[in-house]
Amino acid sequence: MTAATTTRAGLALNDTCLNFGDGDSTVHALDHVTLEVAAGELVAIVGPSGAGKSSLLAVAGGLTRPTSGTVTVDDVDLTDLKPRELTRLRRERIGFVFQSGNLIPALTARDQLRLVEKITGRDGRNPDELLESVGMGHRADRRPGQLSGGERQRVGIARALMSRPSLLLVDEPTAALDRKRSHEVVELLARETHDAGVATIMVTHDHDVLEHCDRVLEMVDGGLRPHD
Ligand SMILES: Nc1ncnc2c1ncn2[C@@H]1O[C@H](COP(=O)(O)OP(=O)(O)OP(=O)(O)O)[C@@H](O)[C@H]1O
Repeated sequence: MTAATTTRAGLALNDTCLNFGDGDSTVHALDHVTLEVAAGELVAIVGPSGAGKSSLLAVAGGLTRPTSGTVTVDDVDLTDLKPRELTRLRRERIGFVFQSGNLIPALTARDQLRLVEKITGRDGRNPDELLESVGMGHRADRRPGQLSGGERQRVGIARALMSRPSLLLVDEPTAALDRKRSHEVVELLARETHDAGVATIMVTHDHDVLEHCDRVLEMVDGGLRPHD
């Protein structure tokens, strides 16, 4: 399963449901969600607390199995895979970026990226070139504690792109950033999404940065609809 032998078809959820609980107390975290995100497209998801945004990321990333429906990444249905196959697909094809960057405190920026190379054992991108492309070439030898919030987020994005993923799932990347840095980080995400041909979903409460996205959807009560 390598990028060279598969087409980059992006992400598709088809009539996907995720329920918690039983009977009267059932919560429909995802309620018949159908969504396609093409390779090279940045889609933002907005919506109130509890609407199902984190559930969508968890199901799209193969971290949570949906109750029904399908989830395909590059035309591979995650719901058909055995746990080991799913773990492998996640490692090779899916990148995650979290609020705080989630970096390992003891490692320099360069080593955070090298670690991905070691774990995946496949021919990913060059760590130094990638750090350069996210504007962090001059900070490659610094540890997370010596970086600003925006810089940490850039390293987190670079790390997620190391394995040339087909799908990038981004949770509130600007939550800890000021306005200027928020714009810079989402502009970077948009550029990398387009240049690397990755399908990207970004969950955000920050309406300021939506202008950089190709499409904006709103999640309400587990369902998706276009955002006005
Ligand atoms: N493990 C769980 N068990 C039971 N209910 C859950 C579980 N995880 C989420 N839920 C419920 O599913 C619904 C969707 O939650 P989710 O975390 O996806 O919302 P969200 O839009 O990400 O919210 P926020 O913006 O506050 O992070 C909520 O009603 C939540 O209470």
